Formats: sequence, structure tokens, C-alpha cells
Amino acid sequence: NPGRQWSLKDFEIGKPLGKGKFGRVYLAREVKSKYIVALKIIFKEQIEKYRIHHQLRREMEIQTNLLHPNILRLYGWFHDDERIFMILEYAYGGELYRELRKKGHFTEKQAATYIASLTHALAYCHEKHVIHRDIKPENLLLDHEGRLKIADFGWSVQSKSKRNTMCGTLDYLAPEMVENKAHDYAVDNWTLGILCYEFLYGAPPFEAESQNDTFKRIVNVDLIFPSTPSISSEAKNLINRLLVKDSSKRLSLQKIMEHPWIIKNVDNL
Ligand SMILES: COc1ccc(/C=N/Nc2[nH]nc(C)c2C(=O)Nc2cccc(NC(C)=O)c2)cc1
Repeated sequence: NPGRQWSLKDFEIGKPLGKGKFGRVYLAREVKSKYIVALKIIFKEQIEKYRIHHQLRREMEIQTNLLHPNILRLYGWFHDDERIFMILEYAYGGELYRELRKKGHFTEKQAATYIASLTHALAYCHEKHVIHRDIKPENLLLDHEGRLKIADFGWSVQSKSKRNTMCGTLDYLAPEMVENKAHDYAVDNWTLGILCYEFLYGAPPFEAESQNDTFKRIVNVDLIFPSTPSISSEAKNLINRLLVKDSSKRLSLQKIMEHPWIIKNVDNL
């Protein structure tokens, strides 16, 4: 129950699951209920050093209040003198990224299923006035049934967002973000187009040798569809209608759910 005060003695710590930028994640079990969770441990000195205090606070406030089957739960959190502990849902399958690297690319059915899950989750976020802004394969986890979970709301903002210095890859950022212009919810629609392409081809569409070349390809929407793997025209149509420079002209989340490629490839819609 979210209200109660937790502490380290409530948990048995298991194997390390992996490390993120600012902390490590461990498998853990809540002693009384035997409930399995993922415990993300972040050192306070790292928070000071990277000055991510407000971003972390925002991530926790946002993620605590989001209840959706495709969004990783943040059950609660606690801290001691030197660490902050986030009690997170455990997703057995780990990063979707690893699955994509292992398979090279997904089938159209699998890709459409992930895109539909992401679209549902983003529609939920947007109605809660949350723009994620950093949806990329590393931030997507899979549960034991292979269901997609958006994790890591580190970069998300309550709308009326202000600029953050972006670190890491530009590949998933919309033109208005890389051009440091005002941006809105539609950045997440752009990113859905990037991910759809990457799920089907195995690499994001504007990948280039240098960040500067990626930047140029993004702002020019320099979109090329390789001849292999051969992808349906419906899939290309959806990608073409999301990777649109004018953010007001990108396909809406509602229209994505009604797109022929989604209707054709996703069961139990
Ligand atoms: C290395 O092989 C792995 C296979 C599966 C996992 C499962 N992770 N599941 C999670 N549930 N809730 C959270 C939070 C996590 C999590 O952060 N996982 C995580 C963190 C950092 C790196 C990785 N790496 C991979 C490959 O999944 C996973 C983690 C590692």
C-alpha cells in the first residue's frame, strides 16, 4: 500500500538486475508479503553531483500517480543517509532493447503490438498532462508475458515543460526538440514513428556516424526505407504519417489506434 513508510529491513535483496546512469537495480522481495519487486538504489552524492534532484523528484511524483498496464509501477520509495530507494514493479523479461538486438528486428505483428501498447500508455499519460519525451528501447521493459512496460520517467515533465540538457542519443528526439523550440505532446508521436521504424528494421531511421549528421537527418526528415527486410506499405504509411516535421500534422494517438496496419496486426484490440 503506497501510504506506508518503507525501510531497507522490509526487503531481502537479491541479484543485481543491472545499472542505470545514476544507480543500480536489484531484484528484491518484500519480507512479509513475499512480493517480488525491483529496488532501484541511487546514491545521494550522485544526485548532488549530477544535480538531478528536481528531475528525480518529478520522476517519482509522476510515476507514483500513473496506473496503467503498460507503465512500470512505482510502488513507493524511502531513503537512508546516503541512498534513495525506489520500489519498482519487476518486469521479468528485462529491456525490450535486448530482445530487439537478439532478434535483429521484430515481425510486423510484434512491432504493431508494441506500438499499440505504447500508444495506449501515451494516451493515458497525455490525458494526465504528462509528456514522456524520452521513449527509447532502453526505457522499455517486458514482463513475464512479454507485455511492454514504459519505465524511467526521468525525462518526463508535467506539461508546460522547460528545456532539459539532453544527454545520450539524439536518435529519438523530434526536430522541435533538437532545434530547441517549444514542444508539446506531439514529440511522443514522433518518437512512436522512430520506434516503429526501429522495431521493423532493427535500427532507428536517422542513425548516422556523428551526432551532427543525425541532427541534420532529423531536421530534414531524411527518411529512407531499406529494401530488406521487406515491410508492408501500411507500415510505411504509418511511419510516414508520424515522422512529419510539422508537429501539428503528425497522426494523433487516436488515429494510430485506428490505422489499418494496427487493426490488421494487433489481436484483442
Ligand atoms: C541482464 O539480464 C536481465 C534480464 C532481465 C532483467 C529484468 N529487469 N527487470 C526490471 N524490472 N523492473 C526494473 C526497474 C527492471 C530493470 O531496471 N531492469 C534492468 C535494469 C538495467 C539493465 C537491464 N538490462 C537488461 C538486459 O534487461 C535491466 C534484468 C537483467
